[in-house]
Amino acid sequence: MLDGSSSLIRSLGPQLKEWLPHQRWFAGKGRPLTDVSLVAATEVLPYGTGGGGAPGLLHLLVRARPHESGGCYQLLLGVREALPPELAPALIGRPSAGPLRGTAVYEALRDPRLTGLLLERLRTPGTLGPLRFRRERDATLPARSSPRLLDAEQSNSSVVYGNAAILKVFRRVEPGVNPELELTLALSRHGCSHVPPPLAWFAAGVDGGEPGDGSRTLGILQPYLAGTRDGWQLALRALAKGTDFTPAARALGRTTARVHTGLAEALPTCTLSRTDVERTAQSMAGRLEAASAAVPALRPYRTALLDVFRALTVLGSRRRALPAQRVHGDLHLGQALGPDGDRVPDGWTLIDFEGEPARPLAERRAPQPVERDIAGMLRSFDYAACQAPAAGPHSASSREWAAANRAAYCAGYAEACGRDPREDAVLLRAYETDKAVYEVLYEARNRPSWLEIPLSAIRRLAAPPHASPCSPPSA
Ligand SMILES: Nc1ncnc2c1ncn2[C@@H]1O[C@H](COP(=O)(O)OP(=O)(O)O)[C@@H](O)[C@H]1O
Ligand SMILES: O=P(O)(O)O[C@H]1O[C@H](CO)[C@@H](O[C@H]2O[C@H](CO)[C@@H](O)[C@H](O)[C@H]2O)[C@H](O)[C@H]1O
Repeated sequence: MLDGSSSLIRSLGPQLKEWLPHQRWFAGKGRPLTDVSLVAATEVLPYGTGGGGAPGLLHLLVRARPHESGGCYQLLLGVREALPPELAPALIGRPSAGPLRGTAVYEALRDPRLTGLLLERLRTPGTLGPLRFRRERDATLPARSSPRLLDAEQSNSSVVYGNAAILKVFRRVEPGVNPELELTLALSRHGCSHVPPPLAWFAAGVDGGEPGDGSRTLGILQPYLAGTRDGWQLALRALAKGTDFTPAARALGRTTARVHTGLAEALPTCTLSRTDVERTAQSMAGRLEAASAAVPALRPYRTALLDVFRALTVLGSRRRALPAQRVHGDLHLGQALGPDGDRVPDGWTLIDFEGEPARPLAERRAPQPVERDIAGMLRSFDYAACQAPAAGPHSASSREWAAANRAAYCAGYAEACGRDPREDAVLLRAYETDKAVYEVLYEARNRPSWLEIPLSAIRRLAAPPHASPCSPPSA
């Protein structure tokens, strides 16, 4: 532990407690933060060494109580005597004691001088205290050019370097390799072109070079795909212009299948036993009970939805084994990048393989049926359909748009891997229901005016199976 870091946390603690809950990536909103304690501190650039008002850069891992027990948050703090006007909004506070007393401590990712320095560290692999900087063999890293912090609504923070590369800095870090690094590295080394290949990464801990279980993944540098937009924006644009999105949905189905095939070839797979399937169904039912307790609008459908999960248990007891493999874990239209324009993409690029950040790492890294991802994307078509001009969740045109694009996506999936996901209707329905239940809770907490979108899906999923909006496999 660095001299002075503990005193920095002590004297800056009240200001950090004030600042943390206002960050988009802070997960524990709503409950007061009682304590911020230091897990590790590294001086990446000691304050005062550069001379002439040069900033210092501190890397911290902190635990925020009562929210994080095993996990912690990654903070990159800049230190300057005074902040130039453009950095004024980045100020966190001024320590009242210790070696940094009176200096301005601020969010370093907003300072191009410091994010430029991070890129330089990634260019030269090595260690710095507990930090390990690694670079993929033969990877070309961009020149140090105009870094900017992305302003997206994100679970993490990303810095773009001159439209050439993007560095994602993970905010909640747990012991173990982050699936985003693990999966994109495995896929790109396997020759899959549908993910941005990691160019370099950094971690904290005992990692010997390859990402391993002894370290916490802290950040990944990947090529920046300039001239792309995410699938959510492209679908909404097609809806607004009245253009047909089904060719793009079909291509997205093909991409998903290719990524799944790549993951199954590059990483271990397994089969789920009857007990595993029963446990999965029980977890789904547990999440439904928790969501019903929190959102009264879900309660009338509880019994019918429990039947959907029961059908999964029955399926598990009838089929000898269900194939499982590593999956994306949080797939929706916002996680697919395609060309910005009206051109139908030949292939999409999938991003953000972290899985649902709120789930424990071990659960996110466990092999699962591919239906988990497929269901996530199917839900997304429902969501997009509800944004159609003058459309509501109940309007016929919105339902038709969703059904056509869901069917095109499944058809594209079947085209690329020979297996139509609609054939596994019970499995798909259970995963879609689980996702819709999650969304009910998510919308109730974050966007109450959107609650009706997942609720309309809940009504459909609670109705007898013939009400499914996916056309039969022959469509
Ligand atoms: N390789 C990339 N090229 C271009 N844009 C990207 C790339 N990776 C991410 N983005 C953009 O950054 C945003 C946030 O990335 P994402 O991986 O979803 O972060 P988070 O995990 O913080 O949600 C995405 O919505 C996308 O617009
Ligand atoms: O941003 P994350 O990837 O962490 O995901 C969370 O936010 C998503 C919304 O931004 C939310 O996705 C839901 O809304 C999307 C449209 O905004 C839709 O495309 C998705 O299908 C729907 O699930 C996601 O559930 C939540 O975890």
